[in-house]
Amino acid sequence: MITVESLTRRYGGFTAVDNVSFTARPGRVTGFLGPNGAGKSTTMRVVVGLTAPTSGAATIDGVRFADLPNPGLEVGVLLDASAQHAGRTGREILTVACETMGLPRSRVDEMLELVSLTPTEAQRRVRDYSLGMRQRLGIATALLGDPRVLILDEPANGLDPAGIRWMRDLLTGFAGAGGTVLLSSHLLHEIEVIADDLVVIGNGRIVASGSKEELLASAGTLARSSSPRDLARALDQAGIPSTLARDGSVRTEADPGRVGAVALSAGIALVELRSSEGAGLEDMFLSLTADTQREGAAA
Ligand SMILES: Nc1ncnc2c1ncn2[C@@H]1O[C@H](COP(=O)(O)OP(=O)(O)OP(=O)(O)O)[C@@H](O)[C@H]1O
Repeated sequence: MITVESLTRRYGGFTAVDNVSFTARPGRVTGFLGPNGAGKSTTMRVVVGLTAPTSGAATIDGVRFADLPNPGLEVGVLLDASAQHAGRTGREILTVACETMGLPRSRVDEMLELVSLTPTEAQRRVRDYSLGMRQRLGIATALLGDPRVLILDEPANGLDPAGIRWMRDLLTGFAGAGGTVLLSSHLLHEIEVIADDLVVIGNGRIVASGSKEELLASAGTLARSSSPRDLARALDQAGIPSTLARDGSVRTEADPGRVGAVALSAGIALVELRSSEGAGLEDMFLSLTADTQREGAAA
C-alpha cells in the first residue's frame, strides 16, 4: 500500500503540492490524474525519494522509500523513460540493474521477452531507441525485481496501440495478483478502462478521490443557457455552488431537477440540461478541474 499523508512541496514561494493525502491499495490500480503542472510528478518523485517533501510524508507499506533495504525488489518505478543512460544498450541497463539488486542474469532475457524488445534491439544503445522502446525498457527495469508495488508516470506515452493494450493487460494482471499500482496518465480512456480508484489533483490540491464508480456516479449536472453568468449567479443565490466553464456550460453537483427549477424561477431559458452521470471520465475530469485548467473546461 502507498500512503501519502499531508504532503506539501514548495519551490521557493510556489507550492507545487499542497497538503495532499491519499492511499493506493493492494489489488487495485489507482489512476492519478490532473492537468499539466498539477503536481502529479512531484508527488510521485516524493513517494520514491527523489524529491524531499517540505512537510508531510509518503510511505510504502509503512516504510519510507529511502529506508527500503533493496527498493527494486519491492517497488518498480518508471518516472521518466528518457532518464535512462543513453550510452548503454538496453541489455546493459537491465544487466547492471540485475547486479545492483542481486538478481540472476536470467531475469534480463525474461524481461526483454516480457516487454517485446527483440535481441537485436536489446543490443542497440538507448540513445537510438524510439520513445516507445524506451518506455518498454523502463517497464522491464521496473518489473525486474518482481516488486509488489508499481509507480508509473505516463507509462503509455509513446506506446503503439498494441503496446497500450499490452500495458493495460499487464497492469490489470499485476493488480489482480494482489499488487499495488499507482499510475498517472493523460489518456483518460486508458485510465477509465483500467483504474479501480482515482485521485484527481489540480493546482497541487486533491480535488477528488475515491473508487471510479463512486466518482463517475457523482458527476452532477451540466446546464447551458444563453446567459450562463446569470444562471451561475441564480444558482449561487439558491445556495448551489457551480462552475462556469469557458465554453459557457455550467456544472454543479445538484441534480437536474433543482437546476431547472432555479432557472425557471429566475426566468432563465435553458438550452441544455442533463445529468453528467454516465458521461464518462473526461467530463468528470474537466468538470472537477475546471478551475485549474489552462483552457477552461471543454464541453
Ligand atoms: N524543481 C522545480 N523547481 C521549481 N518548480 C518546479 C520544480 N519541479 C516542479 N515544479 C513545478 O511544480 C508544478 C508541478 O509540476 P509537476 O511536474 O509535478 O506537474 P504534473 O502534474 O506532473 O504535470 P504534467 O502533467 O505536465 O506532467 C509545476 O508548476 C512545475 O513547474
